[in-house]
Amino acid sequence: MADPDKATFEIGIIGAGEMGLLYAHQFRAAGWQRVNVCDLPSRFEELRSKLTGTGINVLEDGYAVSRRSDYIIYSVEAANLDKVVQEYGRATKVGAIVAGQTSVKAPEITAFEKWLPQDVHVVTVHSLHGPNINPKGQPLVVIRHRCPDDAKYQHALAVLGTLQSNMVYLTATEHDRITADTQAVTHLAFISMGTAWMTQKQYPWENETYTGGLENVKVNMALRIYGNKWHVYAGLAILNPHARRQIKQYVQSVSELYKLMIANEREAFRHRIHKAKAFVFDGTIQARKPILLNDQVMDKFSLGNIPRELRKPNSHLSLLAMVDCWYHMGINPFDHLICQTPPFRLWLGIVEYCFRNTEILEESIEAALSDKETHIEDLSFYSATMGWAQCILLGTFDGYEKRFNATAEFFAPRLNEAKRNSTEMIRMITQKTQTSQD
Ligand SMILES: NC(=O)C1=CN([C@@H]2O[C@H](COP(=O)(O)OP(=O)(O)OC[C@H]3O[C@@H](n4cnc5c(N)ncnc54)[C@H](OP(=O)(O)O)[C@@H]3O)[C@@H](O)[C@H]2O)C=CC1
Ligand SMILES: O=C(O)C(=O)Cc1ccc(O)cc1
Repeated sequence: MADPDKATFEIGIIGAGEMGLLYAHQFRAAGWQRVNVCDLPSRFEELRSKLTGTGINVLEDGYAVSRRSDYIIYSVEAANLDKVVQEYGRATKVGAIVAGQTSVKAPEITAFEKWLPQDVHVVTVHSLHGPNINPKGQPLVVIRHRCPDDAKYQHALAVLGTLQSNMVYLTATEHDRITADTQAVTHLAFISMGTAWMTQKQYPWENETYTGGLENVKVNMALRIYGNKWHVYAGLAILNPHARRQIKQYVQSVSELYKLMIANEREAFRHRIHKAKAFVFDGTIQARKPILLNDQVMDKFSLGNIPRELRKPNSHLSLLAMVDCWYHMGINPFDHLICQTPPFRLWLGIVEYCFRNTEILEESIEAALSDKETHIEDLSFYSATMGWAQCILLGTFDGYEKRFNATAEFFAPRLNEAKRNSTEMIRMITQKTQTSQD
């Protein structure tokens, strides 16, 4: 089957935000001559001058892009997608292929089914990385939702292939089920840590408890998320129908473990942790290659300068609850590495690090049961998790934005540094661990 002609096949991108522009530049660099983009009509002139000389064709609006493009990718906020497809979908060129870049596929597929003409194909996508990362070698989910024509499907793959990502072929439901874990719950844990520090008016790099390699990963990744756009995280958590069950289980795990901690139910607590550990790690660790985070690498990325010797033990309630949650949901997180994002890889990496190392796990169980200061710290994490889960489960975008921005503001002076730190940490850790995993 012949690939489409790069001189005449037109690629369209509706939404020239960070991801839309990443794709537009990548496609142009790969030799596609006609890459049409638009943002809101009010941004036309600004976008045109910004993209002067890039070879990217800036059009007035989504009608103009839809009418002439052969593969159209909607790259707008998840909460806006339905409205945007309702507006421009009917202008889609006969026989074109349509995709969305949103991080959650159930509402996207519903919008496409509702608003696109029947003669239009749907081969949708999700790049599992942010806009500042080279797509080469990163996972790219491809969903052949409605594309009976093999030639059309090959056209879509030929375009996507130029991103040089690792294509992962899934259904929309499989995508949402896996990303409920790799994204929605992973982010819930990190944003709750951030909010817990914010409500205590405490910068973690000034506190002995958050000292040392494992803690550097928590701090940098939490701040990395707060340095990004709130709508990305709100959309994928609130709109993913599969996320609700797992979010409920995660907060239940946090809550039940916390109650056992403060009631000093030593045997019940220990038994629960070890049962979950046996399920997630001891049964599967041989079959699944471990991530094996490296102490030296993690230690490099501190935002503070408290010496390691002053480190205080931490219960790592967030990590203990994650394993408890996976156990109760019957999830093997290593299976989900096919849809890994950088935060998920590092999250699974620190959970594994804590659970595979008997000394660290014992230290955290002991801190959880016996240390009053740890109970005070964990009360903040517990409350933050409850608050975030309630906001997500109620589906309040407005509340999400306010909560997110309040914490982001508290960390504002260090967000850029944390972004640089976490990007470098991801680069080094991926380099060191990729060969053992993939
Ligand atoms: N950022 C990330 O790391 C990733 C994001 N995604 C997903 O990709 C999508 C885009 O994210 P991202 O690029 O980061 O977000 P941005 O906010 O940077 O981009 C979205 C763009 O869409 C524009 N837009 C909104 N409505 C319309 C419309 N009617 N016509 C044309 N353009 C419109 C927005 O304009 P305005 O700002 O003026 O409203 C904005 O420029 C989201 O669904 C996100 O979940 C997926 C993978 C990674
Ligand atoms: O690099 C990071 O921190 C990310 O996780 C970026 C990201 C955000 C949203 C997605 O749907 C996919 C990737």
